[in-house]
Amino acid sequence: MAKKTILDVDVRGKRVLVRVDYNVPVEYVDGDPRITDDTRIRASLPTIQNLVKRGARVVLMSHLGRPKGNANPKLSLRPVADRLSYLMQKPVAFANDCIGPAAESAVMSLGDGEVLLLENLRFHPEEEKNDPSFSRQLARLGEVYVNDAFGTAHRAHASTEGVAHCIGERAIGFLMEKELHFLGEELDNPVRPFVVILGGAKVSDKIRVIDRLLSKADALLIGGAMAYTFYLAQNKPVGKSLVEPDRVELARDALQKAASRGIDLLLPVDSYIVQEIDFENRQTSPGRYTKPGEEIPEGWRGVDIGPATIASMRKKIAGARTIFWNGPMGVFEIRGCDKGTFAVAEMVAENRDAVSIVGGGDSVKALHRSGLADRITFISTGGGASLEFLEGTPLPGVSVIPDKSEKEESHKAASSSDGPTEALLPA
Ligand SMILES: Nc1ncnc2c1ncn2[C@@H]1O[C@H](COP(=O)(O)OP(=O)(O)O)[C@@H](O)[C@H]1O
Ligand SMILES: O=C(OP(=O)(O)O)[C@H](O)COP(=O)(O)O
Repeated sequence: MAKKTILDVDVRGKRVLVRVDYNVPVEYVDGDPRITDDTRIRASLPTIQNLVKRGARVVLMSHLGRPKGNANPKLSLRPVADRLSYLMQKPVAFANDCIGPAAESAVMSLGDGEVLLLENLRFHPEEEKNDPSFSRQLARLGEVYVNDAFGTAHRAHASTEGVAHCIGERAIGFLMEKELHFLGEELDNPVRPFVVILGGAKVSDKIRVIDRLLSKADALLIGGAMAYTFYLAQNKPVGKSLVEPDRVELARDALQKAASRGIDLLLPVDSYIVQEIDFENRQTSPGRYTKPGEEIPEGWRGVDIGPATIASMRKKIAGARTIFWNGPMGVFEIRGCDKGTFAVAEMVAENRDAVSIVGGGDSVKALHRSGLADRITFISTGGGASLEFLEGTPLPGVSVIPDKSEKEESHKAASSSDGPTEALLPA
């Protein structure tokens, strides 16, 4: 059932409290903050611009990093307010706290169509504890609650879950709507052939996703370290490759399911292998070569898929009409071990007839590095959230938003034993 969106709510002149995910990488160089990837800020623009155009007073809130309940100046959201202001070409006010007098007076000075960003929610330990009294303090800042933070929707925190119980009018934003559409509807009822490409480091993180996708996909292409746990499940030698011996049974299960359902499950037919890899200094030993066949020799480790594997994946990817890709095909951070990942990025981008969806922090990073991101139909802004959603786990930040058909709940907090939320007076 579709969730209520901001278009279903009258926002003119109202204080609209929007949870966004501005958990972006910030580096400090000579004391100056630099946002090295502003994808998540850009992704929030359609919602904010729509609210601004419709005369809402937009109050944005987010976390940044994991400050563990303490105020940490290096994790301040102030640089994000500056970047947002630059992207929107309009002033964005900033409040030094997300609750209390600083936040409340900043909110009260907002005019229609103006935007304010609150300081990092996680400077307060109550945020991650989903503390009801903290939620009520946040709720004082808005008459409408909007959740557009897909990347954090798998967390039941005060700003993603608790606060929603204290505000009558609730909706999702455009980013959340898009994420749910592509990762939900498009993958639930894919145009066929539906090809899933999975890689990355751990089977354990993704086994439930594999399981779910096995009931939908026509072909499953597996690369990355994950492939070698599947090798183990077939009793193939893996050398020193990264494997999870305690997940071999799960991999064996997945292989059996694929076979019984007639799903093509492709494992690497050759690998790029090295003797040693130094992750810290991003280099490999001089001993390295492409090893044909489905086995890794003793003392060597598979770090990328080889050219024959790329060729067999090419055929599948070119014929697909829906593609989902999660997880790099190799250690793409190190030159020489990145060919498989970039080849897959290119193949997915080249297929303009397919709906292509990419999720997962590292795969998205690789895609941006390849310069092909704008040729992908949809790139998810969620890592953990996209995996949980694909597993079929309900996301707390989505569950709290009513369906389009549901009547607005009356102020739940008014009947709460903790007492009502005292709303701020309109300006
Ligand atoms: N063969 C391999 N051996 C070791 N690490 C690998 C291998 N293939 C991929 N990786 C690593 O997997 C990591 C990404 O995995 P993961 O977190 O599952 O991806 P995503 O963030 O896209 O979901 C990368 O750091 C990459 O270096
Ligand atoms: O970046 C995030 O998650 P992700 O790295 O899994 O995409 C979200 O902002 C959630 O952050 P958290 O994992 O600290 O709760």
